[in-house]
Amino acid sequence: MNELAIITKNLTKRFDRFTAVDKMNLQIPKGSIYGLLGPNGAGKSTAIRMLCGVITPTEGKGDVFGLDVYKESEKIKENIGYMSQKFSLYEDLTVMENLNFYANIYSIPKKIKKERIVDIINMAGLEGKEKSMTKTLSGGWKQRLALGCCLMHKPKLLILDEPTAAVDPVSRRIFWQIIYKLTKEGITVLVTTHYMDEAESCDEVAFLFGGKIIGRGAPKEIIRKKNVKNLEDVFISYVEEQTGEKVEASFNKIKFIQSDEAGE
Ligand SMILES: Nc1ncnc2c1ncn2[C@@H]1O[C@H](COP(=O)(O)OP(=O)(O)OP(=O)(O)O)[C@@H](O)[C@H]1O
Repeated sequence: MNELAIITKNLTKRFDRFTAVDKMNLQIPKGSIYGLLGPNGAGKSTAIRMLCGVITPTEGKGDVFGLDVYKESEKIKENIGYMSQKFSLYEDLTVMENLNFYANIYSIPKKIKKERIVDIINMAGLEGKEKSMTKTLSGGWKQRLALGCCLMHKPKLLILDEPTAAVDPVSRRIFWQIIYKLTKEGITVLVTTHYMDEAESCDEVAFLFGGKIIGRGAPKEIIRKKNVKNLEDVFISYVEEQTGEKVEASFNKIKFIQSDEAGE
């Protein structure tokens, strides 16, 4: 795992005078699961959009599988499978019809299309569901179908933007087992999540706060180093270090405690 899939150096995005991502440095090894964590508005989606070639950075460098985010964004897109919590599925089509639709979108050649769809059905555990109407599927099945659709073109990088927000715990576990299997086959996964158990499944995480990376590392290692219980506590500790203020524990809504409240 020493080859790098993504390298950024001081990658920055400003919207007018507002800096959404500030000098972001990343080195993401091929075949790893990398988590970008942070509260709402921290800059996660902006960072991902720059890496996908959807928006142009303001400054800094970005390289995805050796492709430059400024000059080769179209080629980068061909190498990416993107899945968000809002699954882009056609509810009035069956599972098979959705898979066929995506195979056509990605221009999978006719002679390998059938085989490719069978592979996806096996990978995502969708056997027996082929004729089901998508709208009748539970959140977990829809999620696996959406995953299958975004892997149709065999991307090298899978981006999961809060993938399991609408899914029950058992389905989340099955989903993550599939993701592990994919990384064993060499795919690199970049994930944003608010779920700490999910974040602890990453090989490495980076915490974004106010557009800046304020801490990073392998989850077990940083929990041990900070001598705390979980990644939420690690995050709070980083925010307190950064701001010099006491924080009330919440990953999604950072609330600073007034100094008199904090007993200082
Ligand atoms: N096109 C834009 N124009 C102006 N400001 C923007 C634009 N896109 C994002 N921002 C701002 O940049 C900041 C970071 O937004 P971003 O969506 O990247 O955060 P996030 O960490 O993904 O949050 P969430 O978890 O809510 O999706 C926010 O303050 C947002 O309002």
